[in-house]
Amino acid sequence: MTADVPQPSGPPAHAGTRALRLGVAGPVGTGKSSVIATLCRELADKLRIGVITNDIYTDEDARFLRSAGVLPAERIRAVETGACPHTAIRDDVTMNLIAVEDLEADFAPLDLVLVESGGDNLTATFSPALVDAQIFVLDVAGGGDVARKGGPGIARADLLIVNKIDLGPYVDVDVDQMVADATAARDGAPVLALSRKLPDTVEQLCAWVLWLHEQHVQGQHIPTDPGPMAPHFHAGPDGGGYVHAHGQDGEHVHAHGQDGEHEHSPR
Ligand SMILES: Nc1nc2c(ncn2[C@@H]2O[C@H](COP(=O)(O)OP(=O)(O)OP(=O)(O)O)[C@@H](O)[C@H]2O)c(=O)[nH]1
Repeated sequence: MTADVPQPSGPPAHAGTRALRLGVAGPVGTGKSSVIATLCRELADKLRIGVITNDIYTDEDARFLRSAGVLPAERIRAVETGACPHTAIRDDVTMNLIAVEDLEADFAPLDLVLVESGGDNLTATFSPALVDAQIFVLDVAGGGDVARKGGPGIARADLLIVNKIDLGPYVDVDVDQMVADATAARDGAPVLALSRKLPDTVEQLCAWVLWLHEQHVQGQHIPTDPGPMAPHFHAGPDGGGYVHAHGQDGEHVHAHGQDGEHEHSPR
């Protein structure tokens, strides 16, 4: 006889009791900080917002946001990951989780905490242990074919942004085609064509975040994991390196040239 194993059902236990944690990921320079600055500016009178930024060695993104004056400076905190950015948002989220919880405790109650990933490759995603939902940001200047290339963030983030659409004509990218390709890659999940210079697109971004926040408050948003990133190569200081793969449950495998493989279990 097998024992009845209780299955999780209904909304997450924290629904409505803490801030919505929303991750913003995407390749370098696609406009993650700008999206966050826009949200802080536009939603200032509707939501109490805090921001955590991630950079490898600096607090540059936090300084950019503070200088933009979109939030009281003390509500913007930097995590210096000291390693590849995806490690701190996916494999071991401890530094970020502590930063988010401290921020929420210091400025309680907050409605929304935005977590910006360091700029990374096309496949970096947040762990659902850190954020409730995630936005993945591409930009038209990165090339019209990027949306077709897929990957967990492009395919399954809660929202995919095709950013800087004002630049389409200057970089010979057909924005409508890029959005159509992105939509096809996402099985119906939302895609937003955005430019901070086009107010109607900014309004759509804000409307989506407000809708998500309402879902969170009502306990109707169930966080989903877009899935692990693809195996990738880490260069070592001596010119060597290793291949690094992330499993569905957080375990990861390093394959070192001479030494064979070893596995790390989830913490
Ligand atoms: N034309 C145009 N430029 C934009 C837009 N959004 C952002 N940019 C510019 O794109 C550049 C990169 O923007 P950031 O917001 O710093 O990008 P990021 O993804 O945070 O960059 P990293 O943190 O370095 O990965 C900056 O020069 C922005 O001014 C937009 O909608 N249109």
